[in-house]
Amino acid sequence: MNEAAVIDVRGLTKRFGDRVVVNHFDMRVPRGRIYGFLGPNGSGKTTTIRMLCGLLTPDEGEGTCLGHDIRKEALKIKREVGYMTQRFGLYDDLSIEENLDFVARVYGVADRRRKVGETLERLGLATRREQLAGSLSGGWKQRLALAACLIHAPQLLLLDEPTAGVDPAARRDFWDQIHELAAQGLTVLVSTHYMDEAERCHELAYISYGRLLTRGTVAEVIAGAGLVTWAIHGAGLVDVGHRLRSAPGIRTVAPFGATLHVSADSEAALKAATAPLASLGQSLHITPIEPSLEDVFIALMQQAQDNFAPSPP
Ligand SMILES: Nc1ncnc2c1ncn2[C@@H]1O[C@H](COP(=O)(O)OP(=O)(O)OP(=O)(O)O)[C@@H](O)[C@H]1O
Repeated sequence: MNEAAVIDVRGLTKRFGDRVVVNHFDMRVPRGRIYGFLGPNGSGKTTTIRMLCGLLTPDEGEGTCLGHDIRKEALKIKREVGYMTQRFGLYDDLSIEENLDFVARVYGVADRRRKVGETLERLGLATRREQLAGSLSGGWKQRLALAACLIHAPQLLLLDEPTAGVDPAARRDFWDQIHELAAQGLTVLVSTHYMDEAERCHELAYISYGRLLTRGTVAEVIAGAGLVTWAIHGAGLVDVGHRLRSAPGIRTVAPFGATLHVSADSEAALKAATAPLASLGQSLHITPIEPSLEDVFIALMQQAQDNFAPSPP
């Protein structure tokens, strides 16, 4: 028997005017999982997150978040969820400690002072407790925002691009922290545009134009895409890239440092597309490689239908 899911929603749909922004989306996230939510800008990730925590009512669809009905029990959901928005939502004129104290008051946290002190220690903020939030660097602001999300001991964290603009060391600390929290039973849904972060999730969902394109572990997502990828090394790769982009059957072409990744649905398509390169007279080395998550997502994105485009007659 399956353990009850922390997020269990079916058919979520949201329209703004005549635009379908989230289109019959299903999601099931078990407790203690880190679930990555990916997709191009404007694909409906934030809108979905807002429906999950009761901030927006879906036009269609149903389900539960932490066992509460997303349509009828928004207040209960909000009390048990930590939601970190893209803007962090901090008060610049308050210190780190005052920000946490304020959030703890809003949630009516019992034994507030002790809880604020513990959270400052846990997130490594204690030595800076008196510093104004407005004077913190991006990485420290993010750490404070995470602390503010955790102060009322939520069961679920909804993190909307939490590491945008944060340096790699701070991002690594952040992800270590997220894994520790998940190991303690917290469930995390995190939207990101960073592939290295996607690889740190237990499971991923990729949406485009509000529609789910793929989901699964990193290995499942890569295998499920059925891409065959070659790495091409050599001179004149910009020209090679131009030629391959217009070749039939080629799904993606992307430079990675001194190599070019070329992906297609089959080896035959790659062979056919690369055969004419011999006439360039350049020495090119071709090595079959495992497609990266980025190769797969770019291929998916290009395949996705734009549901905002007019329907064919
Ligand atoms: N309140 C609203 N009214 C009208 N349109 C909206 C509203 N909120 C979002 N949208 C539109 O819905 C679409 C999806 O937006 P959403 O913010 O959910 O995407 P996203 O995947 O989170 O994007 P990003 O990666 O850029 O944060 C966008 O085209 C956006 O302009």
